[in-house]
Parts: sequence; C-alpha cells; structure tokens
Amino acid sequence: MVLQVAAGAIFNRQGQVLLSKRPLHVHQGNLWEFPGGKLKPGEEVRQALSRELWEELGIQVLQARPLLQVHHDYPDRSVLLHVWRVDRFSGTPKGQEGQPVVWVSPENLNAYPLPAANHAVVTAVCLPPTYLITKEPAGNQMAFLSSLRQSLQAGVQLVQLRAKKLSPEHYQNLTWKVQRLCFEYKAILLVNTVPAQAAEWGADGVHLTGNHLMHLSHRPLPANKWVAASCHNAAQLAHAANIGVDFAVLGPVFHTSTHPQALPLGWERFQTLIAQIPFPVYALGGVGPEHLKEAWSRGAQGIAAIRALWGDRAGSFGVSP
Ligand SMILES: Nc1nc2c([nH]c(=O)n2[C@H]2C[C@H](O)[C@@H](COP(=O)(O)OP(=O)(O)OP(=O)(O)O)O2)c(=O)[nH]1
Ligand SMILES: [Mg+2]
Repeated sequence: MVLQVAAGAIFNRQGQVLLSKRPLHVHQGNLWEFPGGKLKPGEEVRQALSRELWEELGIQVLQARPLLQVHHDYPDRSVLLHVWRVDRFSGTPKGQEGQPVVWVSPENLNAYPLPAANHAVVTAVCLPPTYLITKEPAGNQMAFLSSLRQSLQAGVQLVQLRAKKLSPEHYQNLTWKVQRLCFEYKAILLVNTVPAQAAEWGADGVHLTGNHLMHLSHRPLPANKWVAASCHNAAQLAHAANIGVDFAVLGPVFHTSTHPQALPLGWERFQTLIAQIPFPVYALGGVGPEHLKEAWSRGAQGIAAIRALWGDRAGSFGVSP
C-alpha cells in the first residue's frame, strides 16, 4: 500500500520556505520536513493540505497549487508525496505540537537533513515555473541581448542558451555576455553544449539533447552544477532518471512549426509519462504562460518555450511565480 501524503512548500514574502522538524519517535524522525501529513479516506489533496497546515502550524491556506508528486519506497513504507506550493496564507506559522519551525532560503534547504524522498522537492522549490529556450542567435548580437533582457525583466529566471549554428568560439563569447545578464537578474543559465565546456564557460549547468542523454552512462557534472535534458518518450525519461538529471523538458505537447515532424503528445499522454518520474519536468512545444495552470494540474513544474517567453512576448504575460 502506498501512503498518500499532502505536504506544503510554504513561501513567505521574502521567498523563504518553511521547514518543520519531525519528532524523534516518528517515521523519518528528527529530520526536517515540508509540513503536512496523511490524506484521510475520501479526502482531496487540497483539503488535506489545508487541514494539516491548520492542525500543525495554525495557518489558513489562501492560495496554493500543485508543485510536484514524489513516489518513494522507504524500507518500511512507500509514500506518494503530493507537494503543493503555498503562496498566500493567513496567520503566523507556529509548531502546534511544539515542533521547531524555520524559514529557509531555497538555496540553503540542503543544509537541513531531510527525508530521502525530499531531494526532488528541493529541486522543484528552487526552480521557477517558466524555462526560456533562446531563439537561434543569428545576426545582430545587440538585438539578441536586448530581447533576452526583456524576457528577464518579465520574470524569466531560467534560461537555456541554445545555439546550434554558432562556432564554439562565438558560442563561448555569447555565453559570457548572456551569463552577465542572467547574473544581473539572478537567473540560472544553462548551455546546450559539451558538459565540461558548460562549466568552463561560466554557465550554471548543461542542457542535454535527447540524443546526447542516451549516450551518457552517468551524470556528466557534479551536484553543484545543473544537469537538464530534453525528453520525448518514456525511455528517455527513464534514462534521465537513471543518470540523475535535475530536471527535464518533455514534448512536444502540441504541434509546433519549429519541429513540424514531431508527433504531439497532448496533455493526457504528457501526464501519464511524467507520473512516476522522480524529478521536475517542464512541458514544451506549443505552450506558453497561458498554459501554466493546465501544466501544473498535469504534474509539470511549468512550461518551457522559445517564442512565448522571448522578448516583448514574455513582457505581455508577466511570468513571475
Ligand atoms: N509531511 C511530510 N511528510 C514527509 C515528507 N517527506 C517524507 O518522506 N514524508 C513522509 C514521512 C511519513 O512517512 C509521511 C508523512 O506522514 P506523517 O506521519 O507525518 O503524517 P501525519 O502528519 O498525518 O501524522 P500523524 O497524524 O499520523 O501523527 O511522509 C515531507 O517533506 N513532509
Ligand atoms: Mg505531519
């Protein structure tokens, strides 16, 4: 039997996340957790989340949405964690059973001992809801950088500099400039190149093509660098899980003019494919910020896009969390 659990990644206005400490004598005792607990029979996740956060912390959930589902087999029990992101609540969280609570910046969460199932939850908490893949940088570099700045101003916090046609020298040179821009806006920058080069060029990590992914037998960069991958089917997702990528994009969800030969998955298939995947997945292909709610309801981290998040298009939506 799989134990169904609702847990909240509760954010305050400073962007910190709440952890509470599990009592010593319970399962996974003395470890820090995202507050929550078991679903009662017949209860919806949203209902259980509200009840648990009221019982454990004395807060009322005002705004929440799905973030990630994690299945984990502990030696003594299997759990399915339904983790929701809570962005608004009333009251001041206080351990109602005397348990200590602490507000932590997402990048510092790993300093706290957490249950093993929580590894992917920390990744999901650190990642934004939108992932910009840049247009092929052709021609005017100033125009390219100015469009990228517009995307960052609109709230994009995760960028893949995708350049299929540039020479390595030009790609490296552009990476430096893009890196400076991303640093200014506190955005994560991934490049679509040989992993060792990604690190050398000052990027935060690498984004692997589906083909490259399938030729790797292990994670190509250490844990302090991001490793993402493009997936189109169950085999690629499974391999990405085996080598331990941090997150993936899966698509195309819809038909796109950039990849006209690819068969669209549709939301149903997308949802089925990612259901047991132990890392966050972005929906890609014909999707934009207007599809975020649908993507979240299907278990996605959010949406990845080229055109829909590029330059003034991004500005017209406003893509902050
Ligand atoms: N709430 C929560 N549970 C987690 C996390 N990570 C993780 O592996 N778990 C596991 C530990 C437990 O086996 C299970 C949660 O069950 P629980 O015993 O805390 O449930 P509960 O709050 O309803 O507790 P109780 O009423 O039975 O005392 O999920 C997490 O981040 N938050
Ligand atoms: Mg609990």
